[in-house]
Amino acid sequence: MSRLIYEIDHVSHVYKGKKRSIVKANDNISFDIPAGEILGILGPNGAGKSTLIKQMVGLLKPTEGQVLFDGMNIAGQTKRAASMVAYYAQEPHAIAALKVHEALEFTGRLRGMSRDDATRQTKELLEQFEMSKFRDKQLKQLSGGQKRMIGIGTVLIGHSPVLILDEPTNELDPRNRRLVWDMINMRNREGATIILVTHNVLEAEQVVHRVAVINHGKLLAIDSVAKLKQQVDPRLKFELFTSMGTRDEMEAMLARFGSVQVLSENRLLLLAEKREASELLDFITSRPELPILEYSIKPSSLEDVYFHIDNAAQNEVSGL
Ligand SMILES: Nc1ncnc2c1ncn2[C@@H]1O[C@H](COP(=O)(O)OP(=O)(O)OP(=O)(O)O)[C@@H](O)[C@H]1O
Repeated sequence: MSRLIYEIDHVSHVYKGKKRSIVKANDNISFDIPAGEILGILGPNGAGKSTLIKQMVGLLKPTEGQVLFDGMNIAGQTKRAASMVAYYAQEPHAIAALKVHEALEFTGRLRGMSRDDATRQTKELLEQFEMSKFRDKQLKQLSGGQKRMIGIGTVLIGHSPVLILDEPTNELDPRNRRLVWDMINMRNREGATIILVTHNVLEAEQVVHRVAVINHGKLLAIDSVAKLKQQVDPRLKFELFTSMGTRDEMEAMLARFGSVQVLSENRLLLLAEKREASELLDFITSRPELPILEYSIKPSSLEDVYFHIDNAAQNEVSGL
């Protein structure tokens, strides 16, 4: 088994607010992260993801439990962790007044790079991001997405062995999102362990090795995407496009094969048991007069997994 970079050991966190109000942001969370893994942390807004990440980088001390980083409690290891972990917070305000090249070069220098190496890698990163023309602008003069790209640059500079990214692709256009995911993959191939919080579930699916699903501060599941998908509804999902105005007619015809959901005026989803598949395909293909324009079998996605696990947890809470 490969070395464990993180051991999250029964971690809870309680925020204390005004008038003695408390929020239990994390509740008894335990899991390990081996070296070389890309772990995605998913969960709705307010689930406790950022709180967990802050505990993992030593910015927040757990109210209960401990976070072991490379075998040692991170509480006494913040310097060592800082030298190995590059962290991209959701809103990195601290560097807003710096010029773009300064933000990157200073971060590289703080990670122990020589001046020449930091300057060279800054130039390379700006070229890769097609942002060389912003080199001398202050970060606060950039757009939200441009700022985020430079923030990601500050994580990449210096080749840290552990990268932690909180919603790295928020606000990014599709091209930059692709660039960021490619960079994450590349760094992982070079050996980096990567932990990322994201709401871009469909994109994350292409990149992560394992996923941790968190809600209401609890760890609901942690496993590979393939294993988590096995938990989802095992029925086949047929998506059918019908000609306009024939939805009701088709809905009635398909109902004998399984459960039909209306997605839009001319789009239906049929959930059918696997044993019904060949009869259903026969039905669709042998009758060209049917008002079906197109059909496909949709695989389960990480998004389905996410909703499945989250719904199960909600039902448990409400006693269903
Ligand atoms: N400093 C704080 N003081 C009090 N409560 C807080 C504080 N920070 C977060 N919380 C609360 O803790 C809970 C978890 O918040 P957290 O930021 O960890 O969620 P998240 O999963 O990262 O959410 P999002 O996806 O919206 O960023 C929420 O109920 C939030 O309101």
